[in-house]
Amino acid sequence: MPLLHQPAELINSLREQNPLVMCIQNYVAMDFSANVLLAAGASPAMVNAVEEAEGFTKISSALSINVGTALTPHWIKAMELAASTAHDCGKPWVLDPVGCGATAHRNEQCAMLMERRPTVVRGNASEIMALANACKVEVVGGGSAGGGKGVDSTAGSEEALPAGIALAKRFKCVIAISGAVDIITDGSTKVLIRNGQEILTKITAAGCSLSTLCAAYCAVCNSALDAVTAAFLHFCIASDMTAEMVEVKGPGTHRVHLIDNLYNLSSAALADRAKFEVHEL
Ligand SMILES: Nc1ncnc2c1ncn2[C@@H]1O[C@H](COP(=O)(O)OP(=O)(O)OP(=O)(O)O)[C@@H](O)[C@H]1O
Ligand SMILES: Cc1ncsc1CCO
Ligand SMILES: [Mg+2]
Repeated sequence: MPLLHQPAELINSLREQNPLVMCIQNYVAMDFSANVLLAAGASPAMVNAVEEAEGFTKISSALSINVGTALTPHWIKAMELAASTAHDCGKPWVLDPVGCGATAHRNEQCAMLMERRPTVVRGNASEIMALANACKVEVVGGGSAGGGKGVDSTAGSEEALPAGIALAKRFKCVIAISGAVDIITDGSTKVLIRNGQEILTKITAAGCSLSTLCAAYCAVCNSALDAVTAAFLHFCIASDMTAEMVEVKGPGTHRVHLIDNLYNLSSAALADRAKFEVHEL
């Protein structure tokens, strides 16, 4: 089954529509993810006041929520209110369950946010397995707690696929699991992405910014599976192009030139370099 919306068309839609993406982002990722969104073709706004959560969500085209740093009462209220507003207004929203599995508090808050029905969840393999556990979702052929080392994964994306499928079915959402091969599933289809560089795991907030890019693409495409596929390809192909540059010697220079390549990637180059497969489950 091919995708309904081609990633090469969606990158043009993103740049033409330049959607406003509201981000409740962790402190580490705020600057980088705002730059990723701007370079890719969206308009970011980093907002965290509970007093603005409802109003700002209403003027945005999509919302991205990341639980990475400040899981304190004020931030939690802002996340809950923004997520509920997005859901009630029919706007797409993305959850990044950073570090799910690390503490009981984090698990509880991630499970609470899942009840606000995200359109997409993007996490690493350990986070997705831990999220299934936190939500008490029955995982067919799985059952591992996920492991994880703080905010980093200790598992591969394939290991987390049963948890991803169970979450997608239970919450009727798209689950994106990043790793050496990225897996995106809505519970009945899986998309495998073979672009992207391992050095991204040495750049903090690479995954966090990818989650905000998923929100941006959801604003311009009503199929979340297709939107997230385009977001991953845009980000991972920009990383592939970055790795080929002679001036790039490690995570520091990769981080800087990644922004340039997100900006410069053409629709034709995206189509040419895309390595993805669509499988029915
Ligand atoms: N082993 C790997 N080989 C190649 N690319 C990888 C590998 N692991 C992750 N990636 C890529 O790195 C990017 C970030 O994914 P990662 O799994 O590191 O997210 P994360 O752990 O949530 O990151 P962070 O919490 O730092 O924001 C994705 O584009 C993914 O494709
Ligand atoms: C390092 C770190 N700590 C909390 S959030 C974050 C960014 C990567 O997830
Ligand atoms: Mg992460």
